[in-house]
Amino acid sequence: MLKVGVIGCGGMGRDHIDRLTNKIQGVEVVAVSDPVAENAKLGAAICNGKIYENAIELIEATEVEAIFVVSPGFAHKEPLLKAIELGKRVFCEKPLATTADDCLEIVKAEVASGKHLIQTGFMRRYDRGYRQVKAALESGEYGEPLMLHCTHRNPEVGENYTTPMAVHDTAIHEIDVLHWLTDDDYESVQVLMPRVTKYSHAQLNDPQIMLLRTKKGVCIDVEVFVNCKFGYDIQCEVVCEDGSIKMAEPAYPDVRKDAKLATTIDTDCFVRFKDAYDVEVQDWVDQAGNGVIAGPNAWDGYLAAVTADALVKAQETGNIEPVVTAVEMPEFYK
Ligand SMILES: NC(=O)C1=CN([C@@H]2O[C@H](COP(=O)(O)OP(=O)(O)OC[C@H]3O[C@@H](n4cnc5c(N)ncnc54)[C@H](O)[C@@H]3O)[C@@H](O)[C@H]2O)C=CC1
Ligand SMILES: O=C1[C@@H](O)[C@H](O)[C@@H](O)[C@H](O)[C@H]1O
Repeated sequence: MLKVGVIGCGGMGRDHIDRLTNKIQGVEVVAVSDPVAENAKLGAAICNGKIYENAIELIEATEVEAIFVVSPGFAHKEPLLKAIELGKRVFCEKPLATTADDCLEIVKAEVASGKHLIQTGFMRRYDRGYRQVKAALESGEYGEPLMLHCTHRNPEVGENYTTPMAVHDTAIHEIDVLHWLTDDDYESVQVLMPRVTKYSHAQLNDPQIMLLRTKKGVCIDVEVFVNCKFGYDIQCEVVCEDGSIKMAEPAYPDVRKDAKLATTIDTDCFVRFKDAYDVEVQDWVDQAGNGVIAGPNAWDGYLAAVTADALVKAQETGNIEPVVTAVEMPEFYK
């Protein structure tokens, strides 16, 4: 049994504690930590774990063998560096950290430790729909990808959600999954700002259209619309030389009533990606004994952050901005 400590017991933290406690095999949550005592209590109640007031104390606790970091992105770096120092395996929710510089510091610390310790929570790589699209692309039957049309729509966000968060918090998923899907790297990005919805607020330009160009010349458009009102709607179509592959929608029955034909659209990521989170976390646990990170690693977290920083710059300038890493991918990750 892998003994895990969870840092951050908010919405996603409690979702993961429940998953680790009630669904995933070979793991138990023995400790939790959250600066908001009420959240720590709610988290501990799910798993019967010990509450630590401080995240660092939790990481240092001898009974804690591995760590889940589910605090807000700005608070990820410190626990990650401590876990690396102590050689403890980590599952870190996205983003790895909020700036490329911080991510690089984490990458360098992991490389220096000589151990593969960190998985970044880009769960879409484990989603059945994206995996089907990747398998179709890899079959070669459709030729090379040329264009991708994607949407990332949330029903609504709070007043604390700002324009850059459309990148760091939301499009960060597309940034990771689309480069994995196309097996390509980003060259440049641009952001178009359409008319703002009446449901937005002063700190948020919503919707946004993010354009990414890969090194092989694939052009990607991602509509990020976080107050779309009608549901949680994730779409991805890859247009190739010999055909087009559109990701399957989650399957719900078609219902006929009152002269109308309807189906269900999910309303949040916890439902839309439930299976992906389960598969992702089981994989992280299963690989623990092998000392391997089979999913997205710290380098993937860094690459995503570099691209995110370029997109945030593009939001401000309106220009096409280059995506440039400060270092080449270390041998350690090849
Ligand atoms: N993969 C995915 O689809 C999703 C990932 N996330 C990620 O999960 C993480 C947490 O997000 P949510 O649970 O939605 O946020 P939240 O705001 O609901 O919860 C965050 C929790 O962390 C606690 N916290 C704040 N500072 C802390 C610190 N320094 N150390 C420990 N805990 C601290 C807060 O008190 C709160 O209980 C973020 O990194 C977010 O991006 C969130 C939702 C979906
Ligand atoms: O990661 C997530 C949230 O943090 C983010 O706020 C949402 O926009 C994303 O759809 C969700 O997957």
